[in-house]
Amino acid sequence: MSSKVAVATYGLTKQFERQIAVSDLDLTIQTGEVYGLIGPNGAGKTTLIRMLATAEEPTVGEIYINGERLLFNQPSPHLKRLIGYLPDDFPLYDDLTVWDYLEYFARLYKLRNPHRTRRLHYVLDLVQLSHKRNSLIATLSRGMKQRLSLARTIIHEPILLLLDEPVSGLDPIARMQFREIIRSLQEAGMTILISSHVLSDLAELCTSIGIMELGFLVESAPLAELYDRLSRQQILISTLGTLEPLERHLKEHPGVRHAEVVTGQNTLRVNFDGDMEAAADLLRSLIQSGIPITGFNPTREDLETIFLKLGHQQAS
Ligand SMILES: Nc1ncnc2c1ncn2[C@@H]1O[C@H](COP(=O)(O)OP(=O)(O)OP(=O)(O)O)[C@@H](O)[C@H]1O
Repeated sequence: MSSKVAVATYGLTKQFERQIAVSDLDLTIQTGEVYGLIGPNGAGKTTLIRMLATAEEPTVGEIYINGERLLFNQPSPHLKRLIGYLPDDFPLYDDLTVWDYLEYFARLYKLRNPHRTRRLHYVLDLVQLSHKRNSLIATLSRGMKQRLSLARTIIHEPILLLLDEPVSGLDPIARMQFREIIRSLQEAGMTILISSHVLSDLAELCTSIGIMELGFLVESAPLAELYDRLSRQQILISTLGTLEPLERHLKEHPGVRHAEVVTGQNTLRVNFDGDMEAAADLLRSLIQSGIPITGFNPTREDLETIFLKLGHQQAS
């Protein structure tokens, strides 16, 4: 197996009594990737992540971390140490200070001083909580608590991070701060698996996306490939006055598939087959025909639209 593969599973299956939560799942995550896992409630994301984190034993199947088989019938502390796992419901201890909380976990991982103190300063700086190190956890905002949980998850310098819905319940600013930290961790060389219902968060962060449904991994591909394969080009075209001349002109243009009015605006959303050069040709022809164009904005369909187009249920 290539050493560039951080996570590989073969035929991974988890059955709870009569419920198959994860079904015959083959997953590959390359080292250094931010892999986003999308899927509706009950798709099996948490169960998959828990198996990778060694918190749940598979019914059948194999898991490899960094090329080494994860065995559940024998302790493998060196493999477990490579993994940082942030569950979706990890409790914090409200009556500890931020520093004492992190130090407690650093001691559990047997980090010794002076390295331990240096590591605490480093992770606190990374999650932007240095100024809160003497505060009680009870006094932190939700976003700060989530960043503290992340600090606890990386205190032992793992190389693989498993984050189960880390941004759920956070406001947009807290989500953005969290995303920035994930980016820094990726730049530092970590491989990160992150599950979320917030598709736009994943689109901004991830290098690859996996879609789970009813326990199956129904799609797994680099984000750029998904966009190339499934995202159509759209152009928002605005005009002065009435839309009719614009609509007439577009109907005769070979690259235009469909045009719809953007409610309340003098704008059409146009589905367009063609590259940027073809889009430039369209703009040129519109201007040459004398239509007073005030806006011409080529975009691509976003991750949410792709997800729905694949026929999958909407993530909540
Ligand atoms: N300990 C368990 N015992 C029995 N069934 C379970 C257990 N854990 C999970 N399941 C079932 O397995 C299926 C997958 O659950 P899982 O929590 O992995 O999905 P999920 O994609 O993480 O969902 P959500 O987005 O709601 O967190 C569900 O039908 C769930 O009820």
